[in-house]
Amino acid sequence: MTDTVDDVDLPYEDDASKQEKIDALQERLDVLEEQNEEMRDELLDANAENNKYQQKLERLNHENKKLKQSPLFVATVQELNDNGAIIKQHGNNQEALTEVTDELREDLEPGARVAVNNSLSVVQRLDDEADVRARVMQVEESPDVGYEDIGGLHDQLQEVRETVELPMENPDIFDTVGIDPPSGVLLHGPPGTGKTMMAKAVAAQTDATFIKMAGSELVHKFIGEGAKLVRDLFQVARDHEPAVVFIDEIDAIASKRTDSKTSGDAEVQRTMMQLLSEMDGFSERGDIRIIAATNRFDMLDRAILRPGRFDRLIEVPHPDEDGREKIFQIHTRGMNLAADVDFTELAEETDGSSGADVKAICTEAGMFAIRDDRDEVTMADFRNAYDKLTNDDEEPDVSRTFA
Ligand SMILES: Nc1ncnc2c1ncn2[C@@H]1O[C@H](COP(=O)(O)OP(=O)(O)OP(=O)(O)O)[C@@H](O)[C@H]1O
Repeated sequence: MTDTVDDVDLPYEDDASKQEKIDALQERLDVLEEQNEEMRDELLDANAENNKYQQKLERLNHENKKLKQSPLFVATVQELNDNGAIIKQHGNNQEALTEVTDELREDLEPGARVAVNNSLSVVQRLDDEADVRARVMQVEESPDVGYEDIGGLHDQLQEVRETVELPMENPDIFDTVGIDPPSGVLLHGPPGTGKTMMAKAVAAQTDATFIKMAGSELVHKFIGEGAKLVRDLFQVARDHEPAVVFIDEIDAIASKRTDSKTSGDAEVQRTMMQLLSEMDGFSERGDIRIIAATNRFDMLDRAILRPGRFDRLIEVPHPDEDGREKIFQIHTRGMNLAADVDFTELAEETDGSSGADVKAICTEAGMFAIRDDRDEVTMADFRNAYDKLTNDDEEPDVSRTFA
C-alpha cells in the first residue's frame, strides 16, 4: 500500500530550516530512486528467468508428447543397477542399458514388461503378459449353448455346421472326396442376432474349447503387441485342441487400408498380417476351426476374404417373424406365462427386433409382473416391455442396453 503523507517518517527535525528540509528530502529521494532502480533490475532478471523456465516447460511438454506419440516397443527388464536398467527388446532380443527416472524405477523389477521408445528410454510399465491374455481371451471348455437354444437361422446354422462341425467330426470325408475343408467362416450382420451363440453352439456340439477374442482387444499401441496376441491366441488353441477360435469385431483389425500412415495404422496392419499368416498356416486339416464375426462387413479389407481364409461368408440378419416367435419361445422356457400370451402376435408386433432385443423384452416383461406383485407374466407385460424398451432408448435398437 502506498504510504500517506501522515505515515511518512520525515527525514528532518520539526525545527529544521527550509533549506535543511529540502536537502534531507532530496537525499531521501535519491536513495529511493536508487532502490527503485535496483528493484526494477531484479524484476527484469526474474522475468527473464521466468521466460527461461516457461520455454523449458514448453520444451519438456513437447518432448513428453513426442515420447507418447512415437511408436513404442515392448521390452522386458533384465536387471536394474546403478546405471539404470538392462532391457531386452521383444522381437529382436537385443539387450540395451537405458536410464530410468527415479519414479519409474520404484515400479520396476527384473521380469517387468515395459514400453520403450525409439531411443530405448523406458516410457511406462505394462501389464504382465498373463494378465493381458486373461483380459483379452475368453476360454470356455464346453460352452453351455445348444442348437436348440437358437431361434431361426436355419440356413445359417446348417452352413456353419457344414463348415465347422463336419471337418471336425468327419475329417475323412474331405480326404475321400479330395477337397480341403473350408478354412474360416465369417459371420456378418447386425448386433445381437446370434453370431456368438452359433459359434458357441458349434463348439459345444463338437466338444471343442471355445476361445473368444475381440478384434478391438488386439488393437494396441505398442509395436508387435497385437501380432504377439494373435500368435498367443493360436497357441492357446493348439494347446486346447479341438478348439473353435471366435474372433469378434474382426473389422477392428481387418478394415480397408486407410491412406494415413500413422504408426497406429501400421500396427493394426501388422496384427492383421499375423492373423492372415496364422490362417494360411492352417490350411492343413487341423482340429482348430476359425469363426470370425463383424457388424461392419462393408468395412472389411478384401485380403481377408481370399480363398483359403474366410472363404465362407454367412449373413446373419435380424430374425423374421417366424424366427422371432421361436426366439420368444426359447427365452420364455422357464417363465410362468399367463394363458393369454400369444407369441405369434408378439412376433408380428415386434418387427425389426434382434434376438437380443427379444430376450430383453422377455426379461423386462418378467420385471413388470414382479413390480405388480404377480407370479404370472401376461401378454400386456410383454407389450409394455416392448413399448418401454423401444421408447426408453432414443435408438429403437435395445440390444446394446439389454443384451
Ligand atoms: N437367434 C437367436 N436365438 C436365441 N437367442 C438369441 C438369438 N440371437 C440373439 N439371441 C440372444 O441375444 C444374446 C446376444 O446374442 P449374440 O451375442 O449371439 O449376438 P451377436 O450377433 O454375436 O452380437 P454382437 O454382434 O453384438 O456380438 C444371446 O445371448 C441370446 O440370448
